Amino acid sequence: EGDNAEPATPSPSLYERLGGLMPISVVVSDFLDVLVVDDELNHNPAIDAARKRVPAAYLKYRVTSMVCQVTGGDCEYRGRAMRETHQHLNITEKEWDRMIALFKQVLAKHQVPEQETAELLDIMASTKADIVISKS
Ligand code: HEM
Repeated sequence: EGDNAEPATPSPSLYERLGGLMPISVVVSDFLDVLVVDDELNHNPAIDAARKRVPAAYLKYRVTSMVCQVTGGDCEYRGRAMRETHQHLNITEKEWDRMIALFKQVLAKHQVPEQETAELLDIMASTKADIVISKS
């Protein structure tokens, strides 16, 4: 064993550092509550039509199970892929930026620390290429 050996115990998962499923589900719920009524996003007719058709409670369940899974929690995301579920929405870069701004506000409101906020934003960013399709 040299100086570069892996530590015997892995650092707590992001899931654990966020406090587990209870706070994660509350943050996701608050985020979806501000997202689905946002005038700037609903100005896009495809987004507006989809949010009228798809219940917020369903999206909260899907997004919570996804965040739980990718942060290391004991959940399995069983929803559809991000490209498949977002390509018809014609989401622009500007709409993406708006969504990120709202997400940051919700994380700040819940006092999610800087490190955990950065990790959640990295996870979000990893989905961007599948979600932002429109060039205008
Ligand atoms: C501007 C950004 C986004 C907008 C406006 C948006 C909006 C929507 C809408 C309207 C739906 C329902 C689509 C339909 O069934 O017709 C949906 C589904 C979904 N979105 Fe997003 N979304 C955005 C970004 C994201 C991101 C970044 C994630 C996760 C990292 C995400 C996770 C999901 C999931 C898990 C579903 C459900 C998939 C399924 O039904 O199986 N979304 N989104």
